[in-house]
Amino acid sequence: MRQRKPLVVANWKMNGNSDLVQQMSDALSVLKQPLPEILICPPVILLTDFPKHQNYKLGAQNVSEQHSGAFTGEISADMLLAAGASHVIIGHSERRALYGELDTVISQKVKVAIDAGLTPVVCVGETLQQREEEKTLEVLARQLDAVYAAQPYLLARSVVSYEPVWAIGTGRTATPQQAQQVHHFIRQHLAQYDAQAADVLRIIYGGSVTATNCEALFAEADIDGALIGGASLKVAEFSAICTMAKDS
Ligand SMILES: O=C(CO)COP(=O)(O)O
Repeated sequence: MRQRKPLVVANWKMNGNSDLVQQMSDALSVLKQPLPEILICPPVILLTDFPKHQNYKLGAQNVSEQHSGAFTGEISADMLLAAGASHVIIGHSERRALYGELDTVISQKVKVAIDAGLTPVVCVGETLQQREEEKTLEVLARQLDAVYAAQPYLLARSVVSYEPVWAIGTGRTATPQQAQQVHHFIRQHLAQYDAQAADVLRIIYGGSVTATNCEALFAEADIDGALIGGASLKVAEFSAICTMAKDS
């Protein structure tokens, strides 16, 4: 029996509306236990539309590294908590690539989120070019070290998500073996900071996960769930993925 409870995360990105909130919450609410931990991360404005239900938790897709003040357009960790979020995705490759988020700011965000009482889902992953240049493990080590080297206590309160950039929204998933190899590396690498925390750390996979390919991914020893974009907007498919994760 696996000691880490599987975690399935929906990242709606800049998609969805109150109708989808209703449909998703209706569908998830009737799923029978045992279930994986299910986390829905809609655009923040929809967080308060979700009815509370024991079958799922709510998260945001970003958080400010600041506590409060003159930071136009930003949302603080305390505000997310007040809106019902328990988790927050940090360092998604779209934030890194499109909004210039650097390792230093990502590291601050993780600290601020945890200090406020949110669980961060810390995203790491290599680009296609980095993979082809055989720099995958080096890039991942850098991204992980930026967060955990100076603040190893954060590890015990984090989730890590491996999202190869070349697999996001492309329909090209990492093979279960490719993903497992990287997840194993991540766990081993983080063990230098806190072996016990690394052992129980949930490392989830993201990148073109569907109801068709998720079972093979979940079967791998170090893949503890999934971070899902496109398929998380389809109520029936997302529910099916959640149901499959509970058995992994
Ligand atoms: O970026 C992702 C989740 O955060 C993955 O997106 P897709 O599932 O659409 O590839």
